[in-house]
Amino acid sequence: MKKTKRQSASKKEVTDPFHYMTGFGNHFSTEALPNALPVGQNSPQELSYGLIAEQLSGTGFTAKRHENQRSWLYRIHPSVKQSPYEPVVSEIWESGPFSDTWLTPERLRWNPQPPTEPRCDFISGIRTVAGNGDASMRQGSAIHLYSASQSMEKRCFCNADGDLLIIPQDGGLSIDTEFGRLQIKPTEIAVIQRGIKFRVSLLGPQASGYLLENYGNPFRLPDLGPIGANGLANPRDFNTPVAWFEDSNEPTQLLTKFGGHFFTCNLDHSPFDVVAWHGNYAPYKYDLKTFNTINTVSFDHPDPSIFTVLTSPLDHEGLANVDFVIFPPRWMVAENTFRPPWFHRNIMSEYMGLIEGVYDAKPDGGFLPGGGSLHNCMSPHGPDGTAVEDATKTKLTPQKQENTLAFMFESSFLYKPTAFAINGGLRQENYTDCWQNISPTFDAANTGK
Ligand SMILES: O=C(O)Cc1cc(O)ccc1O
Ligand SMILES: [Fe+2]
Repeated sequence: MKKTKRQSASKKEVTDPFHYMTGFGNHFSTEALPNALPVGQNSPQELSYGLIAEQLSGTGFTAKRHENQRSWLYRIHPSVKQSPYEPVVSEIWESGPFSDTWLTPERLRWNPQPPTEPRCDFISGIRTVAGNGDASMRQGSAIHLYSASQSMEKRCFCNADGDLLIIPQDGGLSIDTEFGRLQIKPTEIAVIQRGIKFRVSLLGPQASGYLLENYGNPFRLPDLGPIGANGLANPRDFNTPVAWFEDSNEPTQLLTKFGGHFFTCNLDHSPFDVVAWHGNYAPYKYDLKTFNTINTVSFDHPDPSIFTVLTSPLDHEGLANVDFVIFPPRWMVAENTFRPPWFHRNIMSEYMGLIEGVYDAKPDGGFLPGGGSLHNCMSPHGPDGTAVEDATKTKLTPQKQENTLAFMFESSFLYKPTAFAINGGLRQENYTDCWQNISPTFDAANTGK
């Protein structure tokens, strides 16, 4: 049988030791011991193996049926068994409301992070770049970078403020959660929802990448409109871990972020003691290589909404709290077209990152894997001088845009950069020079074709 690209993408999964259930937003049922799940009800008087039932609600009880998200966890120890919360002072990971101090319409770009400082784990190595909204009001999002050289040991984390979208750029992560274990490598992403306890181990000596913290409505797949029933990120390519548990009395520290503040408490057992669970509120992973990219086969460059992987919608239809959009490898076949992203000014604010390769709007070498850029509401941006030069002259044969994987967080709200973003040493002060060599080609005597 002829081997297709799609087959080799799924073959890659064989290197991932964990087991997953496929589908987006499914009502899953999974048990690590036979018959651990109660049958026909959620909370019988007695559960098999002496387990304890606990509900985790990701939406309000009365949310519309198609939006309602909750899971039932059957665990060894109830989550209530923890010491009192103690506040922790941490200036590192910032949350909304963000200060106006550094707010600017200026176009900003950053170099990749230098190699990780020693002794940083996934949580202690998080640095906030920008954000909007308010964690305590469940609106907006925060953009962070992570960089770790150590696995989380004897401690785990729980974020009451939002869902975490993890985008590895360098190195793989193994993530243990209350719902099971998942592994992600660059080109894959994971979503760990609000309230889910997790700990991250590194698959190599170090790992770094991007983190989008979504305070708002949960991520969902975008509507497909006239595209039809298939395309973009297909539900069956999402993977949710099967139940897995540790029965351990090893003391564990639980760090919680709540309303932008950090609190710690102690457990006399492993928090990963869920023997079985069922429901539709559960972490998942997705390989961006399985994205079914749709592009023009005639002319003009489509709006980037065609590349939306996940959206956190606002309650007003058509507007996003934040969208997660990718620019994957794809065929460029448009005729009589300036093929790279066009010059534009957008009401939405755009943060971009690069997972691998070169981004077609920025071939001049300034936008690097692991780097980032911010083009806030209405700030003019677009292809750099090199892209303009190449794209206006190139012969328009069909070309495969390879060696590229950029992404964008696009929000209805202004992104406020942090002091770290502005003064932390990564910002490229000469970023806007990339457009200054674009000379006018206007000629009043040139009437075109
Ligand atoms: O590079 C950007 O600014 C992102 C972007 C890409 C694209 O293909 C069209 C519009 C757009 O904002
Ligand atoms: Fe843009």
